[in-house]
Amino acid sequence: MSEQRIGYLGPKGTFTKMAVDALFEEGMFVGYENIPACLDAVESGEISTAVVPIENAIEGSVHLTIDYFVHQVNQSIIAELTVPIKQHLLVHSNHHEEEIKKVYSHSHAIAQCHQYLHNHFPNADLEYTNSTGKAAEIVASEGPGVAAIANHLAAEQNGLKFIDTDIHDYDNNHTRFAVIQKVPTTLKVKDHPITKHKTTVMVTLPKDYVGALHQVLAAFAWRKMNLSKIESRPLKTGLGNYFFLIDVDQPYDQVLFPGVQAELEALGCQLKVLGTYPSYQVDVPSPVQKA
Ligand SMILES: O=C(O)C(=O)C[C@]1(C(=O)O)C=C[C@@H](O)C=C1
Repeated sequence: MSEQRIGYLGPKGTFTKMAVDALFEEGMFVGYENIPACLDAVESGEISTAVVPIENAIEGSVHLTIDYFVHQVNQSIIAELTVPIKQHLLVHSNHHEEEIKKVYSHSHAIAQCHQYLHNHFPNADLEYTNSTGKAAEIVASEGPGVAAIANHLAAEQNGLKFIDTDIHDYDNNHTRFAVIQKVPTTLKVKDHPITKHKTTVMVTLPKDYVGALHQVLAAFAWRKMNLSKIESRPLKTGLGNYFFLIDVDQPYDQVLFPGVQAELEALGCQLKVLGTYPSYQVDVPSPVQKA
Protein backbone atom coordinates (compact mmCIF):
# COMPACT_ATOMS: atom_id res chain seq x y z
CA MET A 1 0.00 0.00 0.00
CA SER A 2 1.40 3.45 -0.86
CA GLU A 3 2.15 5.86 1.96
CA GLN A 4 -0.96 7.68 3.21
CA ARG A 5 -0.67 11.47 2.85
CA ILE A 6 -2.61 13.12 5.63
CA GLY A 7 -3.44 16.82 5.73
CA TYR A 8 -4.68 18.66 8.80
CA LEU A 9 -5.49 22.15 10.06
CA GLY A 10 -2.00 23.41 10.85
CA PRO A 11 0.53 24.78 11.47
CA LYS A 12 2.39 22.85 14.17
CA GLY A 13 0.85 22.47 17.61
CA THR A 14 -2.85 22.60 16.71
CA PHE A 15 -5.47 20.42 18.38
CA THR A 16 -6.09 18.91 14.95
CA LYS A 17 -2.43 17.80 14.84
CA MET A 18 -2.89 16.27 18.29
CA ALA A 19 -5.84 14.33 16.91
CA VAL A 20 -3.76 13.22 13.90
CA ASP A 21 -0.93 12.05 16.18
CA ALA A 22 -3.43 10.15 18.32
CA LEU A 23 -5.02 8.38 15.35
CA PHE A 24 -2.22 7.61 12.91
CA GLU A 25 0.87 5.52 13.44
CA GLU A 26 2.50 6.41 10.15
CA GLY A 27 2.11 8.55 7.05
CA MET A 28 3.25 11.80 5.56
CA PHE A 29 1.69 14.68 7.49
CA VAL A 30 1.01 18.10 5.95
CA GLY A 31 -0.33 21.12 7.86
CA TYR A 32 -2.62 23.54 5.98
CA GLU A 33 -3.33 27.21 6.84
CA ASN A 34 -7.09 26.73 7.03
CA ILE A 35 -9.87 24.17 6.67
CA PRO A 36 -10.85 24.97 3.03
CA ALA A 37 -7.19 24.63 1.95
CA CYS A 38 -7.05 21.22 3.59
CA LEU A 39 -10.25 19.98 1.87
CA ASP A 40 -9.13 21.49 -1.45
CA ALA A 41 -5.93 19.46 -1.19
CA VAL A 42 -8.02 16.26 -0.88
CA GLU A 43 -10.10 17.34 -3.88
CA SER A 44 -7.00 17.92 -6.04
CA GLY A 45 -5.37 14.65 -4.94
CA GLU A 46 -2.43 16.41 -3.26
CA ILE A 47 -3.28 14.43 -0.11
CA SER A 48 -5.36 11.29 0.35
CA THR A 49 -6.91 12.18 3.69
CA ALA A 50 -7.84 15.31 5.64
CA VAL A 51 -8.46 15.67 9.36
CA VAL A 52 -10.55 18.70 10.33
CA PRO A 53 -12.51 19.74 13.45
CA ILE A 54 -16.27 19.30 13.17
CA GLU A 55 -17.84 19.83 16.62
CA ASN A 56 -16.85 21.05 20.07
CA ALA A 57 -18.70 20.20 23.28
CA ILE A 58 -18.80 23.84 24.45
CA GLU A 59 -19.08 25.85 21.24
CA GLY A 60 -20.94 23.41 18.97
CA SER A 61 -20.41 22.76 15.27
CA VAL A 62 -17.48 24.08 13.27
CA HIS A 63 -19.60 25.65 10.56
CA LEU A 64 -16.69 26.32 8.22
CA THR A 65 -15.98 22.57 8.06
CA ILE A 66 -19.63 21.59 7.57
CA ASP A 67 -20.36 24.25 4.96
CA TYR A 68 -17.19 23.73 2.92
CA PHE A 69 -17.61 19.96 3.04
CA VAL A 70 -21.24 20.13 1.91
CA HIS A 71 -21.13 22.96 -0.63
CA GLN A 72 -17.63 23.09 -2.09
CA VAL A 73 -16.24 19.57 -2.37
CA ASN A 74 -17.44 16.06 -3.10
CA GLN A 75 -15.95 13.93 -0.32
CA SER A 76 -16.91 11.43 2.39
CA ILE A 77 -16.37 11.15 6.12
CA ILE A 78 -14.51 7.89 6.65
CA ALA A 79 -13.81 8.06 10.41
CA GLU A 80 -14.24 10.36 13.36
CA LEU A 81 -12.15 10.90 16.45
CA THR A 82 -13.09 12.62 19.69
CA VAL A 83 -10.31 14.01 21.89
CA PRO A 84 -10.26 15.99 25.15
CA ILE A 85 -9.48 19.71 24.75
CA LYS A 86 -7.49 21.61 27.37
CA GLN A 87 -6.96 25.31 26.72
CA HIS A 88 -4.03 27.18 28.27
CA LEU A 89 -2.96 30.82 28.29
CA LEU A 90 0.52 31.11 26.78
CA VAL A 91 2.99 33.99 26.62
CA HIS A 92 6.47 34.66 25.26
CA SER A 93 9.35 33.33 27.40
CA ASN A 94 10.48 36.96 28.03
CA HIS A 95 7.05 38.01 29.29
CA HIS A 96 7.06 38.92 33.01
CA GLU A 97 4.76 41.50 34.59
CA GLU A 98 3.61 43.28 31.42
CA GLU A 99 -0.10 43.87 30.92
CA ILE A 100 -1.63 41.50 28.37
CA LYS A 101 -3.13 43.82 25.77
CA LYS A 102 -4.19 41.24 23.20
CA VAL A 103 -5.20 37.57 23.22
CA TYR A 104 -4.91 35.60 19.98
CA SER A 105 -6.68 32.34 19.17
CA HIS A 106 -9.03 30.38 16.95
CA SER A 107 -12.64 31.60 17.31
CA HIS A 108 -13.73 28.25 18.78
CA ALA A 109 -10.96 28.34 21.39
CA ILE A 110 -11.83 31.92 22.39
CA ALA A 111 -15.50 30.90 22.65
CA GLN A 112 -14.54 28.04 24.97
CA CYS A 113 -12.88 30.57 27.31
CA HIS A 114 -15.23 33.58 27.09
CA GLN A 115 -16.09 33.67 30.79
CA TYR A 116 -12.45 33.27 31.80
CA LEU A 117 -11.38 36.15 29.51
CA HIS A 118 -14.25 38.31 30.73
CA ASN A 119 -13.24 37.72 34.38
CA HIS A 120 -9.44 37.99 34.03
CA PHE A 121 -8.69 40.11 30.95
CA PRO A 122 -11.76 42.29 30.38
CA ASN A 123 -9.71 44.97 28.62
CA ALA A 124 -7.67 42.77 26.31
CA ASP A 125 -8.41 42.84 22.58
CA LEU A 126 -9.37 39.43 21.20
CA GLU A 127 -7.97 38.58 17.79
CA TYR A 128 -9.07 35.53 15.82
CA THR A 129 -6.51 33.38 14.04
CA ASN A 130 -6.94 30.42 11.69
CA SER A 131 -5.89 28.02 14.44
CA THR A 132 -4.60 27.94 18.01
CA GLY A 133 -1.20 26.83 16.64
CA LYS A 134 -1.08 29.99 14.49
CA ALA A 135 -1.90 32.09 17.58
CA ALA A 136 1.06 30.53 19.41
CA GLU A 137 3.34 31.27 16.44
CA ILE A 138 2.25 34.94 16.46
CA VAL A 139 2.95 35.30 20.19
CA ALA A 140 6.40 33.76 19.72
CA SER A 141 7.20 36.34 17.05
CA GLU A 142 5.55 39.37 18.72
CA GLY A 143 7.14 38.99 22.18
CA PRO A 144 5.86 40.05 25.65
CA GLY A 145 2.51 41.81 26.18
CA VAL A 146 0.31 39.46 24.13
CA ALA A 147 -1.00 35.94 24.81
CA ALA A 148 -2.32 32.93 22.92
CA ILE A 149 -4.97 30.42 23.90
CA ALA A 150 -3.57 27.08 22.75
CA ASN A 151 -2.49 23.63 23.95
CA HIS A 152 0.68 22.27 25.60
CA LEU A 153 2.09 21.11 22.25
CA ALA A 154 1.91 24.67 20.84
CA ALA A 155 3.66 25.93 24.01
CA GLU A 156 6.42 23.36 23.65
CA GLN A 157 6.93 23.80 19.92
CA ASN A 158 6.95 27.62 20.02
CA GLY A 159 8.98 28.01 23.22
CA LEU A 160 6.12 29.73 25.09
CA LYS A 161 5.39 29.61 28.80
CA PHE A 162 2.08 29.00 30.57
CA ILE A 163 0.58 31.76 32.65
CA ASP A 164 -2.62 29.87 33.29
CA THR A 165 -3.82 26.37 32.54
CA ASP A 166 -7.17 24.69 31.91
CA ILE A 167 -8.89 28.00 31.24
CA HIS A 168 -11.86 26.59 29.29
CA ASP A 169 -15.12 27.55 30.99
CA TYR A 170 -16.57 24.03 31.30
CA ASP A 171 -14.74 20.87 32.34
CA ASN A 172 -16.04 18.30 29.93
CA ASN A 173 -14.41 19.86 26.89
CA HIS A 174 -14.04 17.61 23.85
CA THR A 175 -13.79 18.16 20.10
CA ARG A 176 -14.84 15.76 17.38
CA PHE A 177 -12.60 15.59 14.30
CA ALA A 178 -13.71 14.22 10.93
CA VAL A 179 -11.39 12.14 8.77
CA ILE A 180 -12.27 12.85 5.16
CA GLN A 181 -11.37 11.29 1.80
CA LYS A 182 -12.49 11.73 -1.78
CA VAL A 183 -12.79 8.04 -2.51
CA PRO A 184 -13.07 6.06 0.73
CA THR A 185 -10.13 3.67 1.19
CA THR A 186 -8.97 1.54 4.07
CA LEU A 187 -7.27 3.64 6.73
CA LYS A 188 -4.20 2.48 8.61
CA VAL A 189 -4.85 3.72 12.15
CA LYS A 190 -3.49 2.91 15.59
CA ASP A 191 -5.16 0.07 17.41
CA HIS A 192 -7.94 2.05 19.14
CA PRO A 193 -11.24 0.42 20.06
CA ILE A 194 -14.12 1.54 17.86
CA THR A 195 -16.75 3.10 20.15
CA LYS A 196 -19.53 2.90 17.57
CA HIS A 197 -20.32 3.04 13.85
CA LYS A 198 -22.17 6.03 12.49
CA THR A 199 -23.67 7.22 9.22
CA THR A 200 -24.07 10.91 8.38
CA VAL A 201 -26.77 11.93 5.91
CA MET A 202 -27.85 15.23 4.44
CA VAL A 203 -31.58 15.72 3.98
CA THR A 204 -33.12 18.52 1.93
CA LEU A 205 -36.83 19.19 2.46
CA PRO A 206 -39.32 20.34 -0.15
CA LYS A 207 -40.52 23.93 0.19
CA ASP A 208 -43.67 24.66 2.19
CA TYR A 209 -44.59 21.11 3.10
CA VAL A 210 -46.48 20.95 6.38
CA GLY A 211 -44.90 18.53 8.86
CA ALA A 212 -42.01 17.58 6.53
CA LEU A 213 -39.37 17.44 9.28
CA HIS A 214 -41.71 15.39 11.45
CA GLN A 215 -42.10 12.87 8.62
CA VAL A 216 -38.34 12.77 7.99
CA LEU A 217 -37.72 11.92 11.64
CA ALA A 218 -40.56 9.38 11.61
CA ALA A 219 -38.88 7.48 8.73
CA PHE A 220 -35.90 6.83 11.04
CA ALA A 221 -37.97 6.42 14.22
CA TRP A 222 -40.29 3.61 13.16
CA ARG A 223 -37.25 1.67 11.88
CA LYS A 224 -35.75 2.12 15.38
CA MET A 225 -32.72 3.95 13.96
CA ASN A 226 -31.16 6.09 16.69
CA LEU A 227 -30.13 9.63 15.73
CA SER A 228 -27.26 11.17 17.73
CA LYS A 229 -27.30 14.58 16.10
CA ILE A 230 -29.53 16.70 13.92
CA GLU A 231 -28.55 20.14 12.80
CA SER A 232 -29.89 22.59 10.25
CA ARG A 233 -27.66 24.74 8.05
CA PRO A 234 -28.55 27.25 5.35
CA LEU A 235 -28.71 25.89 1.79
CA LYS A 236 -27.37 29.32 0.78
CA THR A 237 -30.13 29.64 -1.83
CA GLY A 238 -32.29 32.16 0.03
CA LEU A 239 -33.67 33.05 3.43
CA GLY A 240 -35.47 30.17 5.09
CA ASN A 241 -33.91 27.45 2.88
CA TYR A 242 -32.14 24.90 5.06
CA PHE A 243 -30.82 21.37 4.87
CA PHE A 244 -30.50 18.93 7.77
CA LEU A 245 -27.38 17.06 8.72
CA ILE A 246 -28.31 13.89 10.58
CA ASP A 247 -25.98 11.46 12.37
CA VAL A 248 -27.43 7.95 12.61
CA ASP A 249 -25.91 5.62 15.19
CA GLN A 250 -25.38 2.62 12.92
CA PRO A 251 -23.44 1.65 9.78
CA TYR A 252 -25.03 2.01 6.35
CA ASP A 253 -26.89 -1.14 5.31
CA GLN A 254 -28.78 -2.27 2.22
CA VAL A 255 -32.21 -2.48 3.84
CA LEU A 256 -32.94 0.27 6.36
CA PHE A 257 -31.15 3.20 4.70
CA PRO A 258 -32.51 2.56 1.18
CA GLY A 259 -35.94 2.20 2.84
CA VAL A 260 -35.57 5.60 4.53
CA GLN A 261 -34.34 7.11 1.27
CA ALA A 262 -37.29 5.79 -0.78
CA GLU A 263 -39.74 6.99 1.87
CA LEU A 264 -38.20 10.47 1.98
CA GLU A 265 -38.01 10.75 -1.80
CA ALA A 266 -41.74 9.94 -1.98
CA LEU A 267 -42.25 13.03 0.21
CA GLY A 268 -40.18 15.17 -2.16
CA CYS A 269 -37.08 15.19 0.10
CA GLN A 270 -33.55 14.38 -1.01
CA LEU A 271 -31.15 12.25 1.00
CA LYS A 272 -27.40 12.05 0.42
CA VAL A 273 -25.06 9.82 2.42
CA LEU A 274 -22.01 11.82 3.51
CA GLY A 275 -20.20 8.90 5.12
CA THR A 276 -20.51 5.69 7.07
CA TYR A 277 -17.62 5.28 9.46
CA PRO A 278 -16.11 4.09 12.74
CA SER A 279 -16.02 6.46 15.68
CA TYR A 280 -12.99 6.54 17.98
CA GLN A 281 -12.54 8.28 21.32
CA VAL A 282 -8.94 8.78 22.41
CA ASP A 283 -7.28 10.33 25.43
CA VAL A 284 -4.30 12.55 24.64
CA PRO A 285 -1.55 13.48 27.11
CA SER A 286 -1.66 17.05 28.37
CA PRO A 287 1.40 17.76 30.50
CA VAL A 288 1.69 21.37 31.69
CA GLN A 289 4.40 23.28 33.53
CA LYS A 290 2.95 26.47 34.91
CA ALA A 291 5.60 29.22 35.27
O1 LIG B 1 -7.08 25.70 16.29
C1 LIG B 1 -6.86 24.49 16.49
O2 LIG B 1 -5.92 24.10 17.17
C2 LIG B 1 -7.77 23.52 15.93
O3 LIG B 1 -7.38 22.41 15.74
C3 LIG B 1 -9.19 23.97 15.65
C4 LIG B 1 -10.14 23.79 16.82
C5 LIG B 1 -11.64 23.97 16.36
O4 LIG B 1 -11.90 24.37 15.26
O5 LIG B 1 -12.52 23.69 17.19
C6 LIG B 1 -10.01 22.42 17.34
C7 LIG B 1 -10.18 22.13 18.66
C8 LIG B 1 -10.54 23.17 19.63
O6 LIG B 1 -11.92 23.06 19.81
C9 LIG B 1 -10.21 24.54 19.16
C10 LIG B 1 -9.92 24.79 17.86
